[in-house]
Amino acid sequence: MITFPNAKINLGLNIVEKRPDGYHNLETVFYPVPLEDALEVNILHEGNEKFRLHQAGLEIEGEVENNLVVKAYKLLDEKFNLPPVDIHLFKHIPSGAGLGGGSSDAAYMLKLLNEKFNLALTDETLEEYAAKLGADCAFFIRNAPTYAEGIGNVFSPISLSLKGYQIVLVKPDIFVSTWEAFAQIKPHRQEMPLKEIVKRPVEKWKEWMMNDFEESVFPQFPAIREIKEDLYKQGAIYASMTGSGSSVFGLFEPSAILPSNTFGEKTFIYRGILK
Ligand SMILES: C[C@](O)(CO)[C@H](O)COP(=O)(O)OP(=O)(O)OC[C@H]1O[C@@H](n2ccc(N)nc2=O)[C@H](O)[C@@H]1O
Ligand SMILES: Nc1ncnc2c1ncn2[C@@H]1O[C@H](COP(=O)(O)OP(=O)(O)OP(=O)(O)O)[C@@H](O)[C@H]1O
Repeated sequence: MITFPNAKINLGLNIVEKRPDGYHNLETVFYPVPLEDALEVNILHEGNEKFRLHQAGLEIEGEVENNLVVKAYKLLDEKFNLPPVDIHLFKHIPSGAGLGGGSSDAAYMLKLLNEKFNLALTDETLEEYAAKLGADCAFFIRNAPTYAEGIGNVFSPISLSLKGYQIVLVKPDIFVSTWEAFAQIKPHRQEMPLKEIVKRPVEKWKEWMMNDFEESVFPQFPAIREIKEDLYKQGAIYASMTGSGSSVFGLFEPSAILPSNTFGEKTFIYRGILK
């Protein structure tokens, strides 16, 4: 069985308060982006391991045991004693980029195992499992534009469609630690609630829709700020860093001619159309 975990961007990202457990409550809108990994799982008929992981495409640091698709398998295996599996993961989504790549792989692994082994788990149950794997994972279970609060796993519906808009995603060769980015943040409530901002035309978002991480990440990595400024210069109607970085996205009108520049070597660029 094969599935294609997609990335996400954050439309607005407001860190509102620090929680007693050390995490932060935030407000954001998650929006899926059709930049995808590939994940294939088959039953392992030989050897005596519970799983094998074959990985290709972009490099991921860390041990196999810490790969989020393995963590997702183990989470369900503990409860359902699953058959041994042979996992093939092709990474196309840059890791540690604010695009939720690892989180998406984990959520899609849960959905794939649920279907493959007829576990009959509901979306709500899958979201609970996903939240154990990372703050960003639960979104990918339903994978539809949604307003998120809490640590990023308390959802409420929004009527927002960017279907047909073009997106340019630029990930410079810079690693931003999510943990460090949160540690440097000063939680505060935005003047205008994000739920109100997203109701306005996209052309109006620039003055109101903020990613709070930019304030601390841009001074450390001016190159990330420059990418955002370049995207505006080249006609983006809205541009922002996503997640805790380092990726920056620009939204362009459906009819716009997208910029073709490379933003420097070792930079990952994706151009696509939102659904
Ligand atoms: C910044 C976002 O990308 C917005 O979508 C996400 O909240 C980050 O989600 P994520 O990468 O899945 O984060 P996790 O791997 O769960 O947590 C990494 C670290 O970020 C911090 N963290 C994460 C999420 C959150 N709501 N508050 C936090 O303080 C914690 O120190 C945590 O140890
Ligand atoms: N399958 C995987 N794909 C990508 N990263 C993985 C995976 N499994 C574990 N990781 C680890 O997770 C971290 C990155 O996870 P992920 O890609 O979700 O973060 P991100 O791109 O920063 O997105 P966000 O911060 O928005 O959640 C890296 O430290 C990486 O080593």
